[in-house]
Amino acid sequence: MTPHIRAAKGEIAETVLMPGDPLRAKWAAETFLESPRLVNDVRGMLGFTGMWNGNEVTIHGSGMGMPSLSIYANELISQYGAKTLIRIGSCGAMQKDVAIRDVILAMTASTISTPSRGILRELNYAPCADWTLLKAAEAAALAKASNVHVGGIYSSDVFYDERPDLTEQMTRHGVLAVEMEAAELYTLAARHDCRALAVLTVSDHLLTHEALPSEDRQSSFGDMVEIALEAAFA
Ligand SMILES: O=P(O)(O)O[C@H]1O[C@H](CO)[C@@H](O)[C@H]1O
Ligand SMILES: O=c1cc[nH]c(=O)[nH]1
Repeated sequence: MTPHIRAAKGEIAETVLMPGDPLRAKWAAETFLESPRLVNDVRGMLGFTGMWNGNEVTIHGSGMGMPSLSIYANELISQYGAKTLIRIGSCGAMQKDVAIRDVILAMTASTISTPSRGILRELNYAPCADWTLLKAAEAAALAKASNVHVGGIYSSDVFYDERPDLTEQMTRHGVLAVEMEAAELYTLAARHDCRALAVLTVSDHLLTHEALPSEDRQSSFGDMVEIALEAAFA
């Protein structure tokens, strides 16, 4: 047990999928895992462990934003021995050729600030995905004919951003989308010799202002879950 996870040792798998939304964790576990069992509900943050194709998997919410993800990822890695952590999240597109429901595999995650800033200080560290996971996820996405984009994303501390000038510069520099957790996940994984990847589905578009309803963000992103599972065990 940790302050935020009530699972006993051995109840968390080495492979953990992490959606921001705890109800997406429940939906994904009930939809894709065999015999999913609840292993955490402290503070309403749900975690389930079950089997996928003979492999043990945990699907555990991260909450929204890097400080929240950092708590769960740190505890999953250092107290439960998680080795492969794949974020399955929604994101807002920043490029014209990226559409709603497209899948994005985040090769890198730019950021202004993360919970690791205090350690990294003046270093403009470049958080990046694990190459083996990224390669396998791309192959899985292409086999599904998912409309997939591989490239850089932006991990923001705020959902309601008031820096249109910064968004403009990111669009200009090819950043595909914005979300709120990947940069810290990649940084923690590097620090602890783990593998990490963010597989994202576009839920809204910063240029066209299209947006999916909240129910779709909770439980309609099946391709991204399957891509993450296939990549984890490729
Ligand atoms: O859909 P999830 O995984 O929560 O991810 C995105 O959605 C939340 C904001 O609505 C942030 O957590 C952002 O990263
Ligand atoms: O962080 C996020 C997630 C989805 N859409 C956004 O615009 N931002």
